Amino acid sequence: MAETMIPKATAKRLPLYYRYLNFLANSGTTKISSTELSEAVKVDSATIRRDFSYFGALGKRGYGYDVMDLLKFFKKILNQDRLTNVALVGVGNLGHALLNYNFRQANNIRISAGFDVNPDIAGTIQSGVPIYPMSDLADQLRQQQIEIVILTVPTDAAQGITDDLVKAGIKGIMNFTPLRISVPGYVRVQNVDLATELQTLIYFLDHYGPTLKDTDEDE
Ligand SMILES: NC(=O)c1ccc[n+]([C@@H]2O[C@H](COP(=O)([O-])OP(=O)(O)OC[C@H]3O[C@@H](n4cnc5c(N)ncnc54)[C@H](O)[C@@H]3O)[C@@H](O)[C@H]2O)c1
Repeated sequence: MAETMIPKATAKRLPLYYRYLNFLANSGTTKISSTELSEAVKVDSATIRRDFSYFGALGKRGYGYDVMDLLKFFKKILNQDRLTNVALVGVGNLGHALLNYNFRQANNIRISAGFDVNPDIAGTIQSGVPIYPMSDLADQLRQQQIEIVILTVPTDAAQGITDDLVKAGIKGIMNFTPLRISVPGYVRVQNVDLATELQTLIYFLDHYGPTLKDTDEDE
């Protein structure tokens, strides 16, 4: 079946819904209205209804949403019904912090391998994750069937490593470096930049004050 193309802003909210639905299911809640969901996740109910509408009718008017149905649905959509192994390249300050965090809240994603050029780090285990030398990159990615890499290397090394990752068959890169890396069209890049996020926050506070919600709604 063809996948529905959903807006990026909707895609970004899916993990938020999923996390809250998990919480509800664990606390024994079986039903929730869009208003209650809206208050809990701080997304207005019209946006929630529109987000959900991309996936067909998931709730009945006047009845609300069945928590287990929604949870099952989002689990599948977000691939949370299987474990996703990701790799991390560049085990420095930021890399260590990410290894240490290792997505504990999202129990179906885990960094299962790290890579670094530094011989003092390669061959060690950091926060329970084995760190390999760069010469093992392609082999390990293939053996562990890893398709997603987190890139936390210095800027000048970013493009060269990206090219190696593409050759090794990687499909997605979460790029923490400030460089806008070039990849072929079949590889997806998600850039993460805390400075930009902070600047955006400051901009919205300066221009609209603290109460505006859903600023990325129509991205
Ligand atoms: N996106 C953000 O918000 C954000 C925040 C902080 C840092 N950063 C960026 O993240 C990157 C890492 O920052 P950091 O503070 O952890 O740096 P760092 O110097 O502490 O760590 C970099 C690591 O990469 C390794 N490395 C260097 N060249 C390599 C190569 N060719 N192959 C493999 N590994 C290599 C080094 O040995 C080191 O362990 C930088 O590009 C930095 O600008 C981004």
